[in-house]
Amino acid sequence: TAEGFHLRLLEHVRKTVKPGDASNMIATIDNYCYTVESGMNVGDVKGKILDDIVLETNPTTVLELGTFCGYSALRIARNLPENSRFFTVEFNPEHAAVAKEIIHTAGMDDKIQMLIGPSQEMIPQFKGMGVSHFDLVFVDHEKDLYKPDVILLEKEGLLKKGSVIVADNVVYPGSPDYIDYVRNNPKFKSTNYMSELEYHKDVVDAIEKSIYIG
Ligand SMILES: O=c1[nH]cnc2c(O)cc(-c3ccc(F)cc3)cc12
Ligand SMILES: [Mg+2]
Repeated sequence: TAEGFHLRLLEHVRKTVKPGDASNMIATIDNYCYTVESGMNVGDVKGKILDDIVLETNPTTVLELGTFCGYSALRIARNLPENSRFFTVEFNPEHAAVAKEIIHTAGMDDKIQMLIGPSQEMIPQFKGMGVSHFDLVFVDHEKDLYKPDVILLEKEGLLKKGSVIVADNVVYPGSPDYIDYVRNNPKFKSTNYMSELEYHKDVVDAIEKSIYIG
């Protein structure tokens, strides 16, 4: 069952990866998910879309909502400029513990700051941590929190003209209230990138990119 996936993945990683190599860690996780059991990482196909958006945005301050095992945190951190700040928020302490070890083994500790707690409680703390705004936000946590968390980010003044919101799973499992909100909001310019559910070629999913125009 999916229950315990993170622990089985960590055991596999401990036995197989080359320490200090983020790309090898990413490839190892994808291989496990294709050959042993799939986990809810964004995966290699949607991951490439995320990579391209990060590279085109060239963000210096980034937020990820939903760390899980740290896979997308590594994909994002791998493409950030030197002087950037990257925060990832995870509410499940067991998942966070696995992500911490995976990020450490990949040698990316100094690029990624993980916060453990509910996103609705963590978001209001960023101004106090010296964050003026986020250039890019990757939303990949609980689908019912997509809309309230983006609303909270704007309320907290953490979005600036040009800030990019990248949302995973807008088709499967889907976040219909978020899609309806962001596509009908004149403050956002949205683009849909049709793709497939991670590790499942036969299932449609998509990534939505929404640029905040304020
Ligand atoms: O809960 C999720 N959070 C973030 N990303 C997810 C994601 O990419 C996939 C899934 C998921 C995958 C297969 C399935 F049969 C049911 C749900 C869940 C999440
Ligand atoms: Mg996802």
